[in-house]
Amino acid sequence: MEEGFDWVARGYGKDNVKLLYIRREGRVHSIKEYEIKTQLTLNTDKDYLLGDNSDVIATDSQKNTVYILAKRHGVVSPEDFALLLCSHFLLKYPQLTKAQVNVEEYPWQREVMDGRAHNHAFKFSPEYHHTCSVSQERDHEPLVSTGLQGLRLLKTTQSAFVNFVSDEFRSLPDMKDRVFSTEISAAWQYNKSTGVDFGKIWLLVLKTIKDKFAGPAEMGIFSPSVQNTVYLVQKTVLMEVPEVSQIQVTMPNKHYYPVDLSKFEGMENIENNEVFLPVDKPAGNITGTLGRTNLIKAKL
Ligand SMILES: O=c1[nH]c(=O)c2[nH]c(=O)[nH]c2[nH]1
Repeated sequence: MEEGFDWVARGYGKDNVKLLYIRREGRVHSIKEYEIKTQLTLNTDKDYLLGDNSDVIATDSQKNTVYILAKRHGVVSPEDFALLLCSHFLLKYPQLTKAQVNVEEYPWQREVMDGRAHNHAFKFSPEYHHTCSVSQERDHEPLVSTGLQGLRLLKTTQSAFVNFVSDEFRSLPDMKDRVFSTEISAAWQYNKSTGVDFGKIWLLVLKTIKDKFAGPAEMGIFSPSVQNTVYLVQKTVLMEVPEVSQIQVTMPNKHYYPVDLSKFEGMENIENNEVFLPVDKPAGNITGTLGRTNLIKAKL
């Protein structure tokens, strides 16, 4: 490096590599559609400094690698495929110090016709999606993190927010029974990369979020604040999944305020718990990242 300068970060790769993988087991087919980002770091910076490309694995070759490895090894989960790509790049090219692969899975679900799972038709279900990032430095274990994004939920009761700071800035009344709506995202890190059923854990996190937000079908589950619901989700995941070292959960509070109808004739003394105004912006933003101390014993 020339005097007076130092790299803060450096890397190059291909963005938005699109892949559809079809697994054909007789008449039953399964699909995975991914958008993949590769990012490699070389042990020299002569490409940047001198324009010397002799160690450069072209971003076009990185893209081809995605398709060739999909064909050779198949595609099971975003995490397994990203791990495969990282270890392939590091083994094949000694001039690399680091490989990073991000995968975004498209939310296809098997179609159901007359109550029966269809053999080869799928529907796009953009309620939420699965993302992951694997980063591996040479001679180090890969670091795997997974995300769940875009899960929009709403409940009409079993949510309150009371007893918060009362001063000259407060206008919000205590709300003992309010609408709770959010678009949840979660991101968690794994403490290992082998022997992990990433797909099963992703579904377990999804179920935990739904359990702690909605609760049982008849009674629901009471939420005294968004903060408390965030924590309940995080704590449950850490207790049930020993392979997860930390989890971030973000729950924007998408407000629905009762419309004030008291100025209208005949409405003055009528409680209004039916007519609400959805307020897009601003939204509360409630988030936290929970890790574990060594004292916590996982259940599994
Ligand atoms: O659950 C909530 N937490 C807050 O911190 C907050 N702030 C607010 O205005 N409404 C809410 N609701």
